[in-house]
Order: sequence, then C-alpha cells, then structure tokens
Amino acid sequence: VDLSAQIANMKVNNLFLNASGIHCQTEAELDDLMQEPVSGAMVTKSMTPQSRFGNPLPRYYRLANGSINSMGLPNEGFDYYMDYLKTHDQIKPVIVSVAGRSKEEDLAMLHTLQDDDSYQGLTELNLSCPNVIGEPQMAYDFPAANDLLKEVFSFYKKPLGIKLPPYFDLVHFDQIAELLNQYPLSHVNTINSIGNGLWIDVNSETVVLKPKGGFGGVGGSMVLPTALANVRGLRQRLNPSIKIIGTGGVTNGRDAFAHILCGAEMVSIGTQLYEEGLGAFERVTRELTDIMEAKGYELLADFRGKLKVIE
Ligand SMILES: O=C(O)c1[nH]c(=O)[nH]c(=O)c1Cl
Repeated sequence: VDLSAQIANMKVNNLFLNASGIHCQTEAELDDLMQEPVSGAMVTKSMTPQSRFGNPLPRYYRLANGSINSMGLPNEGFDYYMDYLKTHDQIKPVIVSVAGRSKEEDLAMLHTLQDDDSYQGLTELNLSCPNVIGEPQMAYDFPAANDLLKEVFSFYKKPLGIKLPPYFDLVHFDQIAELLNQYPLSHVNTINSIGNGLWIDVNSETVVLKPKGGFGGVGGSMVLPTALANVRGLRQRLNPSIKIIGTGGVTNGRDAFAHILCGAEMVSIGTQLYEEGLGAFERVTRELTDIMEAKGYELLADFRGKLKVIE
C-alpha cells in the first residue's frame, strides 16, 4: 500500500485506523478491524520474532482523561501475522508493525518481509515501545536510530514507515527530522504513548500497574497537545514525500480535525477506541464530517496542514 496513493483525494471515510496495540493482537481482533466498515486501514500489534505474553498484570489502567499501559509487547509472534495476511483477504490495507527487541531482531524480520515476494504490504518499524523492561527507546538514541535505518534501507525496498515517541524540545524535532529526511520513508506515525508516566491510587497509596514499579506509557485525551505538537513540528520539517499518520489523544471529530490541520494524512484512534469499541470510528467520522460541512470543506486536502498562526 502506498499511503500517498490512498490519500490523494481522500474524503473522510477512509481517514481513520486503530493505533497499534488496540484490538489488533489476535486473528479475531484483526478480523473485526478488517470488517469494520468505516476505517480506511488497520495496523497490527507490534510484533517480535517469537510470541510473547508480555508484562505481568495489571498492565493497563484507564484514567479519567486517558490511559496508562505497560503491556510489554504481548503478541502472537511474526509468523502468526504473516500467516494471517496469507489467509485473509485484505479488504483494507494492513500495516505490519515490527518491534524487535534488538537491532538484530528488527533486521531479521525486515529481511524476511523483503524476501517474501507475496508480501507487498506497508510496514511500520516501531522505534518507540517504552515498556520492554530494560530496553531503551531507540528513537531517543539518534545515533543508534540512524545506524539502524542506514542498514535497513540498504536492503529494504518496500514501503516502510516508523512509529515515533513524542519529543518535547524543538531541537529534537530538528534532529529527528534531519535524520529521517535522509531516508525514503513512506510515513512517520507520531506519537506513541508518552513513556514512563506513573499513576497512583491515593486511597491505597499504591501504583496501579504491576510492571516497572507502576511506570507506563500514557495515552488518551491528555496527550493531545503533545500529539498535535509532534504532528505539526514534524510536518513542518519532514520532506513532503514522508506522510504523517497522526496518533494520540483523538476522542472526537474536533481532535481529528486538529490533527489534520497540523498535517496528518491519516489519523489513528487508540485509547478511545479501546474504551468505546470499534463504533468510535463511525462516531468520530460523523463528527468530523459535520465539522467539515459546517466549515464548507469537501476534501481533507482543503484544510490539511493549513493551521494558522497568530501573525
Ligand atoms: O507495552 C507495549 O506493548 C507497548 N505500549 C505502548 O504504549 N506503545 C508501544 O509501542 C508498545 Cl509495544
């Protein structure tokens, strides 16, 4: 799938997809996403070479205005998802999310995808999982990320995007964009959860997640300002050929509209999709369509990236 081809004159109805990790680990969940009539694409749970149970429970907790998770990359393993693609009609593009626990694991999975002539899909290299115990986030280690991407693009010739964590300093927007602009990326998906937050139950004076002493990635409506900043900051700095999937904090049509104003080509829904169910796609799409009609916009391209600043 070439996102730009799908994006050309996209109307609202195929704008949305799930955030990786949400309703996308098992065959049954993937079938639900495949059959869901409104979303325009879907992404798998980030996969590792072997299946993983992930971190001990409790590892997800809903907050008043978001979520915190320390799942620890639970997934069915690379071969399971390859089999899924080979045995199911792709009614919509399936983005394959890859998250090796080392450079070697990333390269091994990407070599297999590159060498598999039957695989013509869009792949997303997740450089931003914050919850694998003892593993630093590659996307915060610029030299290591550059080494990895240099090696990846020496052999990987199919469409490839990367999933980034949020950055919080404009100098880091400059640095990651300068790094990424060297490579023929299909897209950047930003943001992943805000890593290593901490939530406390004051009544019991206890953390709410078991792994990592309670530290986990934060998502949901409270991360919208950070998500919008990262979509906007990267859109302003990345080559136009690198599309942006906006992820983070989308709960309604207004949030999706804001992501598109910042330059998002497609928009993921994560925490809200998990809490509300797949019906969120239809609701958010309807809300966005209503906003567009009220404003006189017919196409997403009519306002994409056209955020105004105060002169
Ligand atoms: O703990 C996880 O599985 C996880 N959780 C996240 O919030 N982002 C990720 O990329 C991953 Cl891989």
